[in-house]
Amino acid sequence: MSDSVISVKGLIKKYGAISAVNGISFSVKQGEIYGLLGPNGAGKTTTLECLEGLRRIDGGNIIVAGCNPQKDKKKIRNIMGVQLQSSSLPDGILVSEAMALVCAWHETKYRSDLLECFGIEGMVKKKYHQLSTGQQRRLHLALALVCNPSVVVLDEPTAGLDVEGRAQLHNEIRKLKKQNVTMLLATHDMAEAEGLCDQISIVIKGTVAVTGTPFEVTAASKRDTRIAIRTGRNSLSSNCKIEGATFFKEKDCYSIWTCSDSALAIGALMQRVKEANDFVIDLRVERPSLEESFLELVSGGEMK
Ligand SMILES: Nc1ncnc2c1ncn2[C@@H]1O[C@H](COP(=O)(O)OP(=O)(O)OP(=O)(O)O)[C@@H](O)[C@H]1O
Repeated sequence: MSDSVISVKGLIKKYGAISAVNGISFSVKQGEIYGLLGPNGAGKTTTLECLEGLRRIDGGNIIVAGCNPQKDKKKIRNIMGVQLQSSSLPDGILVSEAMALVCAWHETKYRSDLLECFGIEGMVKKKYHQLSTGQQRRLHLALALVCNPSVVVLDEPTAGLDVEGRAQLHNEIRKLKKQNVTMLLATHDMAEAEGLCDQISIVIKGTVAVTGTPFEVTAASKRDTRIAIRTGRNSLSSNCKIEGATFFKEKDCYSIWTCSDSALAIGALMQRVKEANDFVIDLRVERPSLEESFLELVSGGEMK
């Protein structure tokens, strides 16, 4: 039996002649955070909307916690929390009214505990448009949790937030993970995906281009690992022949080398430093970032 809480197989969604999603498949285990990354128009939001049961699908199948969101709409409503987009609430609605509305929809008591949990209990008499972007995002996350969902869907949860607001929301997402909540998030923020997600898929033109842990995706990049070394006597120069490392450039007192096996390259570089009676001031290993891997894919480059 599959241990996936979310299973998407061969999902197809068209808008007239436009193929927004063209055979996407992925699965998410309980308590995992799964990230969908991709350029504008790749099909991320459409995929989330199909999962939420808001869009009729044209092919494939979706199962969330044993339910088919296309058919079991009432059941899915109590399993899945959806962090709505900022534009989804009317400007003039009070925070208390928004909470009451969502609680009524879920046929549950008013959840002031969630407003407290997200630090917006003092804002119940404020209108939605009077909240800051960060407060709006926290309200949306609180509303998504009204039904104590086992699955939460987040569409660009931290877009437009400042550094502190982003860090706060990331902490809330991590707390949900500790409670074993399964999360699917669409994001443009590579650092967010790298820091939060257990697994990611990069979606391009409605299909999954690459999938894996953020580490696996960056490891598949064509760009080699770089080793930057600063030594006391500058014994490492472009003339040095080092086994397993290729000289790349000098930058800011560092000699930078590329390699595919960092352990081998570092060993050989250290040996050379020792032979030259030199000493190391600093050594940094720079793996390709998720952003570099993403740009490589989006610009049409193949991964390894
Ligand atoms: N309601 C709609 N009617 C027609 N076409 C749509 C509709 N919604 C989305 N599309 C089209 O479907 C494709 C996928 O859009 P979608 O919003 O799913 O992408 P996305 O990856 O979420 O993009 P973004 O990162 O910009 O939010 C795009 O070509 C878009 O123009």
